[in-house]
Amino acid sequence: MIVTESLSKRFPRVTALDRLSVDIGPGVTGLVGANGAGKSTLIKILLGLSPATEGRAAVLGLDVATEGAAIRERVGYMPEHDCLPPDVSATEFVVHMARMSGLPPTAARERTADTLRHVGLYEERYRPIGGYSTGMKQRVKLAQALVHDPRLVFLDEPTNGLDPVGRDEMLGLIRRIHTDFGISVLVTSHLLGELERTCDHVVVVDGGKLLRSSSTTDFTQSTTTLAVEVTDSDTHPDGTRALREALHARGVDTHDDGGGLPGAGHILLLTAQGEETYDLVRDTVAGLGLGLVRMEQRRHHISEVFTRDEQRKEAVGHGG
Ligand SMILES: Nc1ncnc2c1ncn2[C@@H]1O[C@H](COP(=O)(O)OP(=O)(O)OP(=O)(O)O)[C@@H](O)[C@H]1O
Repeated sequence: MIVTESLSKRFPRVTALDRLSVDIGPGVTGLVGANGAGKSTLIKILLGLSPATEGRAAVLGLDVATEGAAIRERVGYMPEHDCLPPDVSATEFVVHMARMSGLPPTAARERTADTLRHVGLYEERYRPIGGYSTGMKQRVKLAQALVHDPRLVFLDEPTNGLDPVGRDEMLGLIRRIHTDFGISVLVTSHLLGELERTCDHVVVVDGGKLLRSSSTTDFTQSTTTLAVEVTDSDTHPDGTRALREALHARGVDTHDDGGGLPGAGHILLLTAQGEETYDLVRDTVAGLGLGLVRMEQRRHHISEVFTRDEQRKEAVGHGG
């Protein structure tokens, strides 16, 4: 679906993409990277909207440098930022976008009704977009990307600004774009955790470079972080500390969750090596006489993956 070869994009002060080579097949693919990693830049190059400084890329077999218009006919695009006119209704806007894509008037109206229903906008679709919630606006942006029945869609941070329920609904919709309509999806996010659940394949970029490209199953297996929370007890007034020391004595390193979430200081994070780690933690907690509040696989923030990859690279470097 998408192939890039040593693709680079340099701005005067920053290299947004640095010799990126990646091959993305059909299905739902997540493009993950911290803010500024180069995700939006890659999408713009793939749509033929911005020229690469070096290297080559093809989308659906079409060259991004010379066949941008043909690519945009076949690919839908949901941009990251708010780009909707406030004074028109979702129906008017999406019909307009369908007409812009070359659909005749009747087909444009029919496709608009179908697509808005598919993304979950019903009677609201006749009201001006200016009064919509963020979630409804994201749905309109998604609908305009799908209305011309593309083979592939690029969704740039579609869950931005949504609350947890809105995120889950959006992720469900994205999955169904592929399962119900056979449309392939490239979706960006700075949160690996949410893409793990939605994508078949994940591509991680950092500083414009490819950090990893692998199937989601490979990815999650190699990045299993456990979050453990325990109670205090009379014997151990600081239960977390007691557990940290006991685990350390058994050769398991932990670190505190610095995520800034309420109560985050009381959560210990550690890397699970398999079932044995779960057993070891459970037995250690029981041995200390503490209560186990939770032990769960943690959603990963992308920075953890970067850290782990850097550590692995260093380890490989030292070994060789
Ligand atoms: N037109 C531009 N001129 C100069 N620098 C740019 C331009 N567009 C992007 N950049 C820079 O290139 C880098 C990559 O930006 P890009 O928008 O692709 O990142 P991103 O991964 O999509 O992050 P975000 O989600 O925050 O948009 C950033 O350092 C950004 O400041």
